[in-house]
Amino acid sequence: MAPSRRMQKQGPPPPLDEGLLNKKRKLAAPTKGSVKKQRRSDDAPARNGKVNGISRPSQQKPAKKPLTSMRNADQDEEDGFVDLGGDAVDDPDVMEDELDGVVEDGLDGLDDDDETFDSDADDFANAPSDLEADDDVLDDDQVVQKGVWSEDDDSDAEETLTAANIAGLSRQLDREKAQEDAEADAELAEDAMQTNIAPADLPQDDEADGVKMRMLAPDLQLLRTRITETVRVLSNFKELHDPARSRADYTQALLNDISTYYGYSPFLATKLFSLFPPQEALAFFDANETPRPMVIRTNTLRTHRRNLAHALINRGVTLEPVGKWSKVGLQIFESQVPLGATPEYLAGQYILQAASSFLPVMALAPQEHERCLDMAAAPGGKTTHMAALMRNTGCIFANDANKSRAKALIGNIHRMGVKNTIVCNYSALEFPRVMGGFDRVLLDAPCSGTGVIAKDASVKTHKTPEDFLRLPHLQKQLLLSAIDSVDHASKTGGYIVYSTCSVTVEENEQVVQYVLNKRPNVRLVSTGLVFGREGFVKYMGKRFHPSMKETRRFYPHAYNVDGFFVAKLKKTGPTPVGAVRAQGTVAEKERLVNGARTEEEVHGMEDGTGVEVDENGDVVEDGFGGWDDDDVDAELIERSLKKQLRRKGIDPRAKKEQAKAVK
Ligand SMILES: C[S@@+](CC[C@H](N)C(=O)[O-])C[C@H]1O[C@@H](n2cnc3c(N)ncnc32)[C@H](O)[C@@H]1O
Repeated sequence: MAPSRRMQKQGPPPPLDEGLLNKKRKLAAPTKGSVKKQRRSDDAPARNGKVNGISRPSQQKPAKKPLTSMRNADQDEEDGFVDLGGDAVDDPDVMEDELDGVVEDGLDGLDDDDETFDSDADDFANAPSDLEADDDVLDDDQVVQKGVWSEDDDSDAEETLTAANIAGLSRQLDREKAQEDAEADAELAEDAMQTNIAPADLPQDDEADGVKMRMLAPDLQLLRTRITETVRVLSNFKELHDPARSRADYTQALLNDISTYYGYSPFLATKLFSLFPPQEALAFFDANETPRPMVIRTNTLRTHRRNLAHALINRGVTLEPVGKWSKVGLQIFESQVPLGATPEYLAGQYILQAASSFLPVMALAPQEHERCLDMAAAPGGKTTHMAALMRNTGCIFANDANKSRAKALIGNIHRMGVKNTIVCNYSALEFPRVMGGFDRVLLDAPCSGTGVIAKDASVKTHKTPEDFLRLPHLQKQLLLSAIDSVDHASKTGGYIVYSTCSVTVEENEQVVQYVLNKRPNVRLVSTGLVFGREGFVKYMGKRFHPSMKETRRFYPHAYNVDGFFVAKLKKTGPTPVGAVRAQGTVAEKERLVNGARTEEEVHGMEDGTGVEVDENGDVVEDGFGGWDDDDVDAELIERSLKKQLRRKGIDPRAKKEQAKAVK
């Protein structure tokens, strides 16, 4: 067979390691112990002569065929089977499209697997002694067989069975079955009561009940069924709903179930649910339960994607281009080597980077010889991408408020041969006072991380209503700083890209709308990205500028990428006099410059800004989040700081007096 086009380009992959195949065959050989084990589990329900509660009229000697087929399914794990590319073979696109050479090996491998299993079957067939020697297993069965009927039994017994006997026996079996069915139903009902699934129509706010329910393990299967059913009703409410229940009832019950089933706080489940129609919300929550594909970005300062793919394939990596939309991404399906330690990685030929992280830089489209700013740059995935697009010309200022993360940024810059970048460590709120006049600015903002729940499940329970007030506030101030740092008269640029790995409206459209209101000298322009959903122009009764549809939303369930938001702004005129000021309070800046300290703060960080609280000190949730009025900010921040002190057990008034005394 002539080699395919791709194979000619990339060269054939290495031959499959025969040693591994032999090992596999060897491992696949049945052992007495494993046979014993499986026989036991297979026959366990039949020991009393019953399967599924029904007496078996004919307990024959164990058939060999089912044993071997069961072995095929389970034995791999028990015997430590090595899967030689089975996953890749499962995906015909992978094999046929990119890795023609590997396909053949992979398929050969699969054939071998089949043969292995067949030969196992033969081994089984030829090893009755193994089974018969297994006294533990067979003795019981033999007893059972004698106790009921067996083809091997003396035929005298059968002859004595008259038609009447058979009818009587049959009636008895029916009675037994009916009784067992009734018992099984009762057991099921009791199990359901022992879960924390409240009947859909029961109120859940009784505290004692709530605590009791939370202490019991959820019956996930039952929950799933009920979620699916409720979504079905909500999708065709008019026809399917129970007249005694309102849509709000159904929705509330669904939200309770979703937060229990997927493990979200009710608050976050509600927030995320509100972004989609019910059916799609379910797809979103489901997608957050599985990891996104591993992707690497070729560093074009060091190599070409084809050469990199070739090198990695030769190391046993199964990969293919990430999609037509990127010329530098490679999706990894399987690897025999740790991808963070290959010679190619150490030589800076690639970086492990989620596919959706390419998008903000593609939208920014920095040009050669420009002067660019990456405001929140660590650990440098996007900075190094920018440097590659600029072919190491011009100048990038890569800033991050977190000093220790800035070190990782420096590491990546060195490893990837980036030579046009200066690393700095300011709160980005300090820009443009530190420096301004950039051709392009990227603000990949700290955020709540609701787009990357598959990577960081702690988001499900750790994000509070306060986060969705505090973070948007920081994001708005950062975006104003980004706008003010751009040279509107840039000959080649004058662009700002704002991105987050969050899908909430508060952190995205609402932030953009805020800066559109505050800075009439910017407008939204196309991101130039070839996929992604349009941003919301209205949401929960609020309307955004119609140009908001130029922004792009990326969802895990829609594109199998991390959830992301990208907006591109063009600065059309100078920032109004007096508008530029250092954003935030002194305390806020100090904390920001000290930087994020915990893992959680990778997405969002403690910025020292506050949230709106009522006279009881409780957070005021407007259901939408964010402040649009600078004048109230200082007051809100002050109140929030007081609240934080109170939480730490410090009386804010005492603190004030202490401060006065020190002065
Ligand atoms: C989403 S991460 C950036 C990821 C980075 N762009 C990349 O692609 O590798 C957000 C970053 O913002 C930084 N950060 C948070 N608050 C900041 C602030 N006020 N000024 C500058 N950086 C900040 C955090 O330290 C964190 O590294």
